Amino acid sequence: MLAWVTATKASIAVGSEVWVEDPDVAWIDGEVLEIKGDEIKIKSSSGKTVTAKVSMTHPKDPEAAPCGVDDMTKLAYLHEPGVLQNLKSRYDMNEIYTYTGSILIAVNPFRRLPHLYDSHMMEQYKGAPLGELNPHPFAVADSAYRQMINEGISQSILVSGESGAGKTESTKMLMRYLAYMGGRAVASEGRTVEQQVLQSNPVLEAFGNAKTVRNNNSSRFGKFVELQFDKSGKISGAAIRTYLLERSRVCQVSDPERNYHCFYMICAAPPETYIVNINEKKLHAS
Ligand SMILES: Nc1ncnc2c1ncn2[C@@H]1O[C@H](COP(=O)(O)OP(=O)(O)OP(=O)(O)O)[C@@H](O)[C@H]1O
Repeated sequence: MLAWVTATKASIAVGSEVWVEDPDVAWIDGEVLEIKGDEIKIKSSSGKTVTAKVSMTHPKDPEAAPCGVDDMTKLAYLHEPGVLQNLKSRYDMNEIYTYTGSILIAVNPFRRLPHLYDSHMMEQYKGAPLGELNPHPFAVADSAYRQMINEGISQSILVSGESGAGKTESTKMLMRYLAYMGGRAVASEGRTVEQQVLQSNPVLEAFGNAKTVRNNNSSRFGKFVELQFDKSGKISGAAIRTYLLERSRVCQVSDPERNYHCFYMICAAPPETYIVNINEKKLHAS
């Protein structure tokens, strides 16, 4: 950390381009006009003159590609404004995925992008080394699948981020790809394991997801999804463990948030639906 601060200060001089923290838009860029002690005067790209502490500024790469880079380890400066600028440049071109080495960063597009997830895309990522094609959750899933087959050891994919960032959607993409790779063409009886795994999502979401101020479909529980594969790489079983369900939501919901989806589904369902279901339950119980 200390070494990095020293390097940052050393690369800031009059005439160089810098990023300076801004309370409204997080970071603004500009050219250094003057440095006096630990104070720096900058002419921002919007024409404003700003004074800031040297410690609050970061050098800007004047040669950074305007369309960004697909792997942020290629950036000259891997600091917050550099990373955010790169993600923004890509997002403006509808590129929502970016690598940082083998980590995939997803920026929520808040709109459907079906062309990114169709079966043609899955076919393209099959066996392609990580980094060869555009950053994508399918590439991460493919890499995990290949390593499991080649090395014969279990693999994990960790999906993390703040509420509404897109973890649930990304996890569904990963599961869809793994089900595609490890799927069996014909079910031995009824539905295949991968069909059952994918079809469990709406059920889990009905009982564990609710509308919050940040996300209309917020998961109010943690989930550990385990897909088991046989020696030939086909899915042989699956287990989903859930934990830390926000139970207080059942009896206490603050406006404008809502209770779990299942309650609204029951109210919206036509009466014959739940009569049939209740009868089915009685049949199983007897
Ligand atoms: N890749 C995507 N394509 C299209 N829409 C997306 C994508 N990722 C997220 N979204 C949208 O953003 C919403 C929130 O995403 P998601 O539920 O995955 O967030 P989350 O990180 O799981 O949040 P929480 O922690 O609250 O459960 C989704 O319901 C969807 O509308």
